[in-house]
Amino acid sequence: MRISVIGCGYLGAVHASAMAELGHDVIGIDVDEHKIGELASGRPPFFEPGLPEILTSATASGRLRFSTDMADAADADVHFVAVGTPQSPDTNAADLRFVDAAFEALIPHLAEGALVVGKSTVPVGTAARLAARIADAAPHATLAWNPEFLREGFAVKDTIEPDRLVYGVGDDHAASVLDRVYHAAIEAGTPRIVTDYATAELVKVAANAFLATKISFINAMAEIAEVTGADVTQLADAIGHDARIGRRFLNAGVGFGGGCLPKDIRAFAARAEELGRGESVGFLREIDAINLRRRQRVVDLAIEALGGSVNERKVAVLGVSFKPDSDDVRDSPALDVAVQLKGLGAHVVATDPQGIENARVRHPQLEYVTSTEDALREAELVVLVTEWSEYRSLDPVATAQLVSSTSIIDGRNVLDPAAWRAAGWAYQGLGRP
Ligand SMILES: NC(=O)C1=CN([C@@H]2O[C@H](COP(=O)(O)OP(=O)(O)OC[C@H]3O[C@@H](n4cnc5c(N)ncnc54)[C@H](O)[C@@H]3O)[C@@H](O)[C@H]2O)C=CC1
Ligand SMILES: O=C(O)[C@H]1O[C@H](OP(=O)(O)OP(=O)(O)OC[C@H]2O[C@@H](n3ccc(=O)[nH]c3=O)[C@H](O)[C@@H]2O)[C@H](O)[C@@H](O)[C@@H]1O
Repeated sequence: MRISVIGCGYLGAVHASAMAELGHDVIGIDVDEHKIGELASGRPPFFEPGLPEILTSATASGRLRFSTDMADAADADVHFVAVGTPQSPDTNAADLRFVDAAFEALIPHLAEGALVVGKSTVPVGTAARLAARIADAAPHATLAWNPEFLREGFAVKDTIEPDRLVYGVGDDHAASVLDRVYHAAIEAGTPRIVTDYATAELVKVAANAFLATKISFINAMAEIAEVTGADVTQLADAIGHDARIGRRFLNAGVGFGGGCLPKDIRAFAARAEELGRGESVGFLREIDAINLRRRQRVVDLAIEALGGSVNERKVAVLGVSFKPDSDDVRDSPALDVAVQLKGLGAHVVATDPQGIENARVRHPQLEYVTSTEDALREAELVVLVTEWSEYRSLDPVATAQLVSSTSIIDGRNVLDPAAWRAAGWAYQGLGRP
């Protein structure tokens, strides 16, 4: 099929490349000329495992092209809209200006029978509003909403082998077109839920709200564990054996961040307020508050570990991206901790295998080094805040040779406390003795 993907960021660039990998003829459109230039040359503008390979093969085959000109999307049968929906600074609601601009730019180019498919995460009610706009301005086209559930770091696999497909549609035809787009996944038996617009929009924010709730739940248990001497990692293992609960997303630590969970729960709460049902998801504010308290807890532990003040003390911060295998620093707990420590006068040296460039743009005041060894050298405190595999596998004995004081805060509970203590370290996890 001929497909356009409008918005080529973390979601859209992967979606466009994966659709081409599946054999479709794809054009990616973005307003960012630099990004389009990079993508057209086969270079991903961000780090995502597996993306370089499929981007290179698809651009070389001619099945994947990129443009900043919406007119180049005019002959597509299906247009995916994957532009950003960031948090509005004042209200916490989703800022829909990019979605609206993309639709307005696309509408004049819609061919007879074209299907427009919303992928961006939007407040419930948006699709119905945009469907009405299309019915008015381009009645020969139709709208579907097909939320995306990919995780950064696994985005290629999640797109090619999704665990479910959700179609919010106004008619059966839209569903059959989407079945053709996703024929490989459908043939592989991927569950598919065909529903109305409002349910599809809500599925997306409900899924992220549930995941955020699961993380904040275990972090709340970590807070209780901290004052009782209990071990939250063992607690998670024990309750996780109950199949109704499950062990995944029960890793206590510095909490969730990124371009989605934090903004999506805030936008959901804001939308519920607009709908007069703020109390129904009022707990999401508590989920957010628990999450942000974890960042503060790491900062407080750092102050404690350094005897009451971090001022002018060298702190090695391991990790700036919001999770491993990603260079994304949007609302990163790791970067937030680094910035707070710097604000308190610490000499922060931050490192990350992929996130430094993005972090430097946002927080040029921090000192960044590319080598873990350089970050650790002469550090008076080590703070592990993003669990990249190279930090998880640090050898406590060798690491002790580099630092000036053997004190570590394991903000992701990924190190073996016994091994680190045996090597002479003052080890502090989050909610584990
Ligand atoms: N990043 C992720 O893992 C996932 C993101 N989502 C949702 O997907 C949407 C996009 O997220 P990201 O890709 O992370 O954001 P992003 O900020 O990385 O990418 C958005 C892209 O849209 C482009 N854009 C803005 N206005 C445009 C316009 N009028 N025409 C064409 N392009 C335009 C921007 O230049 C940018 O490249 C958001 O709603 C997000 O919540 C959903 C699932 C996963
Ligand atoms: O809407 C989105 O954009 C996406 O948001 C999340 O994906 P992502 O943000 O890429 O990453 P996650 O793996 O969900 O991790 C989010 C944050 O939670 C943290 N986390 C995760 C799991 C856990 O047990 N504990 C924990 O603190 C991670 O460190 C990270 O900061 C969802 O998992 C995706 O399904 C969804 O499509």
